[in-house]
This record gives sequence, structure tokens and C-alpha cells, in this order.
Amino acid sequence: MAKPEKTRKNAPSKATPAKPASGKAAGKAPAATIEIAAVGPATPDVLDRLFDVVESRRGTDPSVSHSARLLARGRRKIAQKFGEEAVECLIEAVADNREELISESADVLYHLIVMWVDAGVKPAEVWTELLRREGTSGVAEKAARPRDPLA
Ligand SMILES: N=c1c2ncn([C@@H]3O[C@H](COP(=O)(O)OP(=O)(O)OP(=O)(O)O)[C@@H](O)[C@H]3O)c2ncn1[C@@H]1O[C@H](COP(=O)(O)O)[C@@H](O)[C@H]1O
Repeated sequence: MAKPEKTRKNAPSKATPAKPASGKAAGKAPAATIEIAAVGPATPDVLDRLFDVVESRRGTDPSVSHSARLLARGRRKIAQKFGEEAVECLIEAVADNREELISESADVLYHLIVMWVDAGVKPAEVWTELLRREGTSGVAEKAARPRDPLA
């Protein structure tokens, strides 16, 4: 049976695009900040805040918190949900559905954060790993790996 549409799907986006760059910034990639009406700027800080909220839900009433419900169901269920959301995300990417890709991406990030909470991984540990990789081309990193003689 087809699953009912998720409540968050196709919800009207509060995001409005940042103003076009001008002057020195023109031509550069857009900054990782967008203005959200009545909420404020959306930056990667939102992921840290989301982590704190999800972590605070651990052990609370699953009837009022989806995070509490997922955490109570355990690692396998959490991993399964993350996998499902990742597949839904890639389907929208392949279909070139931009708005749905944004919505599914948010689902993926939320479920990834639930997985971090369950596994005891802190966002700062992931940010540190990303910073460590910053500036190293993936091509160069792959070329520097020890070669597998059986490959
Ligand atoms: N970002 C999210 C978020 N994204 C998706 N979802 C929920 O994830 C659920 C996914 O629905 P599915 O039908 O795929 O999953 P399911 O209900 O587990 O179904 P089954 O697969 O078990 O049958 C929906 O209920 C969505 O609303 C989220 N729930 C919560 N958040 C954030 O987490 C915060 C805390 O939420 P609560 O823990 O619910 O208080 C919220 O304030 C939000 O910021």
C-alpha cells in the first residue's frame, strides 16, 4: 500500500534566495547563508542546533517526539530510515526535481543526525574531519592511497 505523503513534503519553503552578489563577490559561489523570513539566517549552525534537540529527545515520550521514537527503535531501524531517505534523495536528484531534492536532503540530514546521536558521534567530530580534508583534492587523495596489489 502506498505510504501517505509525509507531512514535511512539499511544505511551502520559508527560504528566500540571498540577494545577488555584487562588486567583489560577484561571480563567486553563493555564501552558505540564506535569509529565512521570520527565522533568521540559515547556516550550518542549524545542524548543531538540530543535533542538540535530537539528543535532548533521547528517552523522552515517543508519542510526542519522532526522534525519541526512532532512538527507542534502535540502530537498525535508524540505519534503515537513513538508507530510505538517501534513496528518496537520489531519486529526486536523478529526476532533476530541484525542490524535492532540497526537501529530501533535509530528511537525509535529519536522519543522519539521529544516527550520530544513537552512535555517540558529535557534529564537531564530523566538522573536524571535513576541515582536515579541506583543500585536498579527491583526485590527489586517491592517488596517494597505497595500491592494492590484487586490484
Ligand atoms: N528535521 C526533522 C525531520 N525531518 C523529517 N522528520 C520526520 O520523519 C518522519 C519520516 O516519516 P516516515 O513515514 O518516513 O517514517 P516513519 O513515520 O518512521 O514510518 P515507518 O518507516 O516507521 O513506517 C516524519 O514524521 C517527519 O516529520 C523530522 N522530524 C523532526 N525533525 C527535526 O527534529 C526536531 C525534533 O523533532 P521531534 O523529535 O519530533 O520533537 C524538530 O523540531 C525538527 O527540527
